[in-house]
Amino acid sequence: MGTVVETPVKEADATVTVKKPTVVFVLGKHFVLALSSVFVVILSGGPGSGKGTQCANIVEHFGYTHLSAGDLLRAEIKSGSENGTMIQNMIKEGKIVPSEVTIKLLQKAMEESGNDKFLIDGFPRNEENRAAFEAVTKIEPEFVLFFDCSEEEMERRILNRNQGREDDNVETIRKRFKVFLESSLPVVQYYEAKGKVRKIDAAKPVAEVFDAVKAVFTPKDEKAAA
Ligand SMILES: Nc1ncnc2c1ncn2[C@@H]1O[C@H](COP(=O)(O)OP(=O)(O)O)[C@@H](O)[C@H]1O
Ligand SMILES: Nc1ccn([C@@H]2O[C@H](COP(=O)(O)OP(=O)(O)O)[C@@H](O)[C@H]2O)c(=O)n1
Repeated sequence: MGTVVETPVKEADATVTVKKPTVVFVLGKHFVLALSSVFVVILSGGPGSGKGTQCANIVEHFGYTHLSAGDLLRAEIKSGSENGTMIQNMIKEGKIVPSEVTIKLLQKAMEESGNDKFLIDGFPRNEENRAAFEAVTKIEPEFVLFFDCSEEEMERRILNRNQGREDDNVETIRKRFKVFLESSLPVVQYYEAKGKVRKIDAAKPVAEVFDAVKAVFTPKDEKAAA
């Protein structure tokens, strides 16, 4: 479903036209254009490692749109969608929802945002998520921010989170840790092999974690000038 758009490009004094391939894919009844040209950063890390907390800081400082796969799935349950019960059962068990469902929600949110810079938080969660997302959207993340934190600290944080989440109980937390180790870490290793992982010590206080995050997002020339 590829198409070609003609994009005028100013080169020296002459205006030339280049043919630029643009990916078009169908999402429900909508046509989604050129998602392959967006700038995507992935946030990975265990449950409770502080991804959502730091996303709020990054959005405020760097103008990204935050897309939390978990939040999108929870909103889908609330909306009364036909997939709602299936999603709810998977989340209660700490299991990973089929990629097709999550990718549609991410695509829709990207399209509706009007932005071209995205923080994708909590996705891809397994190899199926990663491969399906890349196949459908043709998006390669610029880099992956990996939040490194001990299970002990993550469990403590989740049990204090108080957001009324059905999966924030000891039994489900343990299942989520297991899924993280077995399914999500291999995705981080995949990106590591491509030199795309930026590891952050997420066990530190929020402000210190954000200092480390900022250093990753700040261009090298700005760091040198500071
Ligand atoms: N660096 C930190 N130190 C202590 N508590 C934190 C830190 N970062 C986040 N938290 C708290 O821990 C809980 C989990 O953080 P959250 O951002 O929801 O994690 P995640 O999105 O990775 O599941 C929240 O209650 C949050 O306020
Ligand atoms: N890509 C994703 C992300 C989340 N989820 C589901 O949503 C749950 C909560 O994810 P989340 O990212 O909001 O939770 P935390 O890891 O931030 O605590 C996961 O345990 C999965 O059941 C999923 O199925 N697929």
